[in-house]
Amino acid sequence: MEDVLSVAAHPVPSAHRPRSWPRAREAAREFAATRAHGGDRPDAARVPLDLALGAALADDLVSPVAVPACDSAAMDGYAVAGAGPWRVVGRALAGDRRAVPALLPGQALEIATGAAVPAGAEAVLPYEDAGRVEGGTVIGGVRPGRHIRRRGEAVPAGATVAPAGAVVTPALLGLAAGLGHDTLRVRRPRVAALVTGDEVVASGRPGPAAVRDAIGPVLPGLVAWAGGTLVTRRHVPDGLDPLLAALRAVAHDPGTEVVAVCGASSVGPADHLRTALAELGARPVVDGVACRPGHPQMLAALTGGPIVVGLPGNPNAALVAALTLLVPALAALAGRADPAHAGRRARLLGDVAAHPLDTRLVGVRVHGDGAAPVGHAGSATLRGSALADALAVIPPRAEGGGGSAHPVELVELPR
Ligand SMILES: Nc1nc2c(c(=O)[nH]1)N[C@H]1C(S)=C(S)[C@@H](COP(=O)(O)OP(=O)(O)OC[C@H]3O[C@@H](n4cnc5c(N)ncnc54)[C@H](O)[C@@H]3O)O[C@H]1N2
Ligand code: MOO
Repeated sequence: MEDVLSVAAHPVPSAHRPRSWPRAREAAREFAATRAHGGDRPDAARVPLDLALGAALADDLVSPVAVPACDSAAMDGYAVAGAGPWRVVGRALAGDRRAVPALLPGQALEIATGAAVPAGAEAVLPYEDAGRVEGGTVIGGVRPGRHIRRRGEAVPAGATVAPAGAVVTPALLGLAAGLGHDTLRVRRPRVAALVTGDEVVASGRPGPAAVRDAIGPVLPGLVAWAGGTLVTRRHVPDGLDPLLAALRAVAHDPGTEVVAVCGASSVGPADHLRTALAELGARPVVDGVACRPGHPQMLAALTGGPIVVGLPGNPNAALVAALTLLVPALAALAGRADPAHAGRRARLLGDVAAHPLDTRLVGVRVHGDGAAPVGHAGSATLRGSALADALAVIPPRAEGGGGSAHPVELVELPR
């Protein structure tokens, strides 16, 4: 805590107009996208499949092989050549490496799903459709080509099966493995968090002089959901020098692409973020956003260093700011879609007063095409957001926000 009796003047912000909320999140995304395409960012990492889950593909996923690798049976039954009845000449199972001689007209090969279909076979006759005749002969009706998976039918060799930027889901991992990949090159931007404030403690019950850190615990999951990875979370005491030292230290790690600073974003005597960034020569990109909560949030870039996102100290304001600036920036760096702004809309099922000039973001539960406000939308508590499915975007009154006549945009919450 700084000496309450020292009344040294601290910088009072100039009366600048904050960005509108929609413009702010676009600016964050656009700025990060220009970095994503710049040449001097950390390399994407090549990782074993198990470690790629949730990351974004750095390259198009291309198949080095044809799948299936050869014409193969899609059903258990008989591969048949020519018109029936067919004499059964042998049996083939999936994975058989023995060379199977070509079938001659009137011959059949008992075959398992996935086994290679021999040359000469025109179709596979499933067991269910086959009649057995004495002396190892089968009969039945077939159409040419039926129940044969042709080589490369699912995936031709050289085909692109997923674009760079696709999120590695469990299904995508299975697809990649099925094509013979053991590793993938993925992007997962590294994020460092600096949690400021002498009063902020990392464990135990809060009291009159201690505030339990409620933002730090939000960040690992939120960052991972946006496609990044939180690599450090450091507590920084109040004061310009500790903040400068902490920013210099994280900026020194060339792998860190984003720094989230929690607190110190406002104009109080212990709020040094803007001064520190000015001292480091950072370029401001977004300096304040016309939204409630979250208006002191900011995004700046250190020359040759990471993007710095300033999250207000009030926890719900920090969450809103993270969804406005941090998530769009991270998603752009990862080259993937922004999970917070998916374009979902709903009709408000209750009255929410619009702010005269700022966009409001309020927690809602979504039922079908309706969204019911959950309350507790203030900046100092996560009580509303913790119970909400999404945040409803209430445009400023000056822009017609506040009625329930029109569906409103929803911002997704990290899960
Ligand atoms: N004169 C003005 N004062 C304030 C303004 C303003 O425009 N003019 N804006 C208010 C708004 S809005 C917000 S939000 C806060 C932002 O404050 P800071 O980012 O500078 O954060 P602090 O001052 O450090 O803390 C504010 C509040 O939040 C608590 N806090 C801080 N960190 C955490 C944490 N990790 N977990 C839980 N709670 C935290 C802190 O104890 C304070 O109570 O500024 C307003 N003031
Ligand atoms: O960012 Mo503050 O939380 O708008 O009240």
